[in-house]
Amino acid sequence: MTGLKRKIDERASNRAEKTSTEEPRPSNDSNEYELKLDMNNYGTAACLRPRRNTRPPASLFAAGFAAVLPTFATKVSRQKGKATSKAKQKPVPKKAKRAQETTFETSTGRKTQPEPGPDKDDHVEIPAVEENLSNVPQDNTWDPAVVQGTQSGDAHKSQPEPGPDGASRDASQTDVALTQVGTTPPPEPQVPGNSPSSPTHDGPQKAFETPQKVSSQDTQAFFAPLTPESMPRPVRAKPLLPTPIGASQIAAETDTETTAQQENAETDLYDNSASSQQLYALAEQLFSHQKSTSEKPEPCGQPEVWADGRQELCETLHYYRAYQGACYSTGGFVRGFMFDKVAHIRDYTDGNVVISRAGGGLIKDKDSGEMRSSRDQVEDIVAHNLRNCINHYNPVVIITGVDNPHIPSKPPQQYCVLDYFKPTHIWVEKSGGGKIVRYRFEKLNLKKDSWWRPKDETDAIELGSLPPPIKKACTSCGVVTSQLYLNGWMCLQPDCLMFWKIAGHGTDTEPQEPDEGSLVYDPRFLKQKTPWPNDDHEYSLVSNNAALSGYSVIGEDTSQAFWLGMVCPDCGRCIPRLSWMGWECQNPACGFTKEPPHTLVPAVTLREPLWPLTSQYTLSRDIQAPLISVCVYFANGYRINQYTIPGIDGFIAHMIANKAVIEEPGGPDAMFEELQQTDIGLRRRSMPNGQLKGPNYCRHFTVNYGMPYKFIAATASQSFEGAARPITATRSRLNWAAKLLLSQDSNRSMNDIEKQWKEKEFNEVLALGYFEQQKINYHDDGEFGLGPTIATLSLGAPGTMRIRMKARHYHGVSSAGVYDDAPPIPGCQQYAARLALQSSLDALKASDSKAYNARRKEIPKELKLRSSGQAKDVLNMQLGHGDIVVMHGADIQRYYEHAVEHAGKLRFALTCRYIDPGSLKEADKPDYEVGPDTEGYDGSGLM
Ligand SMILES: O=C(O)CCC(=O)C(=O)O
Repeated sequence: MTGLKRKIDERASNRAEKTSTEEPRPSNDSNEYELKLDMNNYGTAACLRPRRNTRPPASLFAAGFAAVLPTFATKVSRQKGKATSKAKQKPVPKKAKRAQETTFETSTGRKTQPEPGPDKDDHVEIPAVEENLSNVPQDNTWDPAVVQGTQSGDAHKSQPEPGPDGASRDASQTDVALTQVGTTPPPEPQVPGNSPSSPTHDGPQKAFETPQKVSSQDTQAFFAPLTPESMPRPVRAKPLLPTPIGASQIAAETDTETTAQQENAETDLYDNSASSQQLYALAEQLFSHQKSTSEKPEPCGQPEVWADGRQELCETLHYYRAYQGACYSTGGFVRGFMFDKVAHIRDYTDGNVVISRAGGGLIKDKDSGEMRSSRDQVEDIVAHNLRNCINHYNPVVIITGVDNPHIPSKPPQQYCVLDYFKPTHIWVEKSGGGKIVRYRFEKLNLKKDSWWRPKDETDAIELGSLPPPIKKACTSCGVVTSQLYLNGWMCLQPDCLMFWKIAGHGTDTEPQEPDEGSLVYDPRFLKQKTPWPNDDHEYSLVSNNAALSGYSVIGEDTSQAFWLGMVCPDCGRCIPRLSWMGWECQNPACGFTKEPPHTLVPAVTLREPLWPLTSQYTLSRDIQAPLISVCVYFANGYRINQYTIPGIDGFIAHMIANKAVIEEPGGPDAMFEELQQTDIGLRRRSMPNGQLKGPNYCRHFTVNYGMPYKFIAATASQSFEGAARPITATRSRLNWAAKLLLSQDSNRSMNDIEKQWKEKEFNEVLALGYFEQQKINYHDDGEFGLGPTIATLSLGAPGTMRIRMKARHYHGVSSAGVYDDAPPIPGCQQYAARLALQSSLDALKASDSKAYNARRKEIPKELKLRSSGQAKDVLNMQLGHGDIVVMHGADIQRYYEHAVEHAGKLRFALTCRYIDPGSLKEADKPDYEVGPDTEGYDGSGLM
């Protein structure tokens, strides 16, 4: 070994400033997560077969694109013409169609499809959740544990309702009493860019629908003060009539009543007249399908897109990436809603209309069992984003969960996509004493059948077939509002004195809040039609994540879109990408697989133009906190940054490779390319999933060789015998690297270390494969039975390894508020105070367990310790291609945790450990022998 040893035992001045906002994955010492790998499908996939790079010159790109566009336009329209996709039970084979295309067999006999080319019409940018304006954490967007829907956010004051013709309104300007404007045409969507202006009075928060044009004649009516004389008659809930009547009948009747309606709509509503009864009867008819799940009829069709779990849904669909909550918003727009079990009693869904409550804040009423709001809701970021959709004519996609009580038929799958809907109204109501925000949606394309309509039934009332809803201006706030309920008109401005009150009829009755149980939707409100310029347009419900350009673009098939899910073209299920090789539909009744061809990422493309690689020792780009000391030395082509952490017995070493190391025959360059040309069995493994429905897969691909890693099912590990060369070569290289570092650290000779090491040399290699944007979150490698030394070889795109103290050691207190009695180490909160009480606490533990437990509850208060938040990173190591990280010492894993992410299209990390065979459960023991490292790498090629 050539060893220029230059010890710089100095405290670095650089402070690790980058603070992660990531939610931690639980560390192993909290026993909160256990990783399991389903490797049953191993060994069946074909190799990632490199494709000749046939990328044409840039100038040809445009021409090529244009040339293929017509082809793909045809293809898409064919796909879209498909009325329904097949559900779980019966996938319709598309063999005939696929046979016309160039189907070919992989070496393992699995069918793959040729890649579609660019489809400009159908192109949808994968939205970065980071764009989300709401309460979604900024850099955790793809982590199921972290990503949240934008169900609730900061209260967002909405834009106020404009006055008529843009004029401001003042309640004192006129004395005209309550005037209904029920003959106003259906609400006109706002012209994009023409946002509502504000009334001048201190007024009402706008809480209702799209701005409407109101004639100046009507204007006068807005400002009437409420007088007893002007109040309508008292409200009585009307019983629903048993005999439903047809929509056409009521439409015809009410058409002739238009003038009378203008005069005095209340007369019709409160008289026991034929039209009033008919409206109630229609309402009853509309609500006859709002039954509980078990009674629901079969739907008339099948969803085009469906999923069995939340992660497969969110990883596949560009319009729904909310792992929690009902709403997915990005870039200031709502893209999708999911309505499932938690629903409000006045929610409503039929074939064309959905009315829902904004998410969050519901609790179950003890007496009625109904979901009621626990707090006042105000218009939040979701409502704001929904208004943007209205203003820009952006439809949103609605998805139903199987437990949605209001869907009129039985959804055939856990999550089924309904269709694109226009948000039409946003308003505030009262429920259970609190305010709730409500939305109304209309289906965009009425020409398309609604698969969720009950079988053998037609829609009771067509959209727009009834007269428009009655509209009135509030005499108190002046805002024009539609009548929602047959019970009577109410002002829906949450700040108005008259909010949610039905005006009494006669002189002596005060306006009063309605009895919630008696509220009956006005069919004219429910079934109104809101015209949009893009009505009947057909937007795709299928995301095109898995569409290659048709050229051999380096890194295209390992880009983010390629590890997201795809919609199965045979059965419509969202398929997560679980295998490194491609997609396999999880529907047991569907055999669809797709293996996109891989364009080799040549190792030379990893060279960084602004960081030239030389045969000199590479410069360092690591950053450590002042707490951490570094010792630098140089050996065998590596710069070795060895970090020591105070209070920790052990070290972390970063071996930074130079050109000679990387290009060594059989070395990192060769390994990187070989790993792309060999199927080593990488798969995403499932983790405990908390509250997610369906499995929760980690965000990288992994496979284990040698001794089974405790956190992986025994069957998942493979023998070194017959393993791909990079696996066994890594084991040998890392055995050498660990010995080199131990010899340097202990000032003992390599020979000396060799004898000791051989007994417990690395007997396991865990290979991790990362596509673009994949990463491993904070975790430790401190499981029971692991040796104290862990080494990782990094290949491919540059990574960043971040090290931080675990929260429970940093704060010294568990999430339950109990003091953690592990000895404190420098850098933790209240280090000196905690150190001072350690010996008395230890003594108490030994003498009086009751007093000891009581003391552990006291200490956090005494020392003002809090359990929230994470420690800052203390070390950031920039892992280049060919670099090695060695962590030595059990304390590092006990007190610290690490996370790695990378900036590129493809990275591998091969980690070696010693796993004590005696620590394995009988069921986890391998049925093959884990032999010794016979390759004997000794770094001599780099002397
Ligand atoms: O370098 C990497 O990607 C991290 C590997 C790792 O942390 C592990 O295998 O535990």
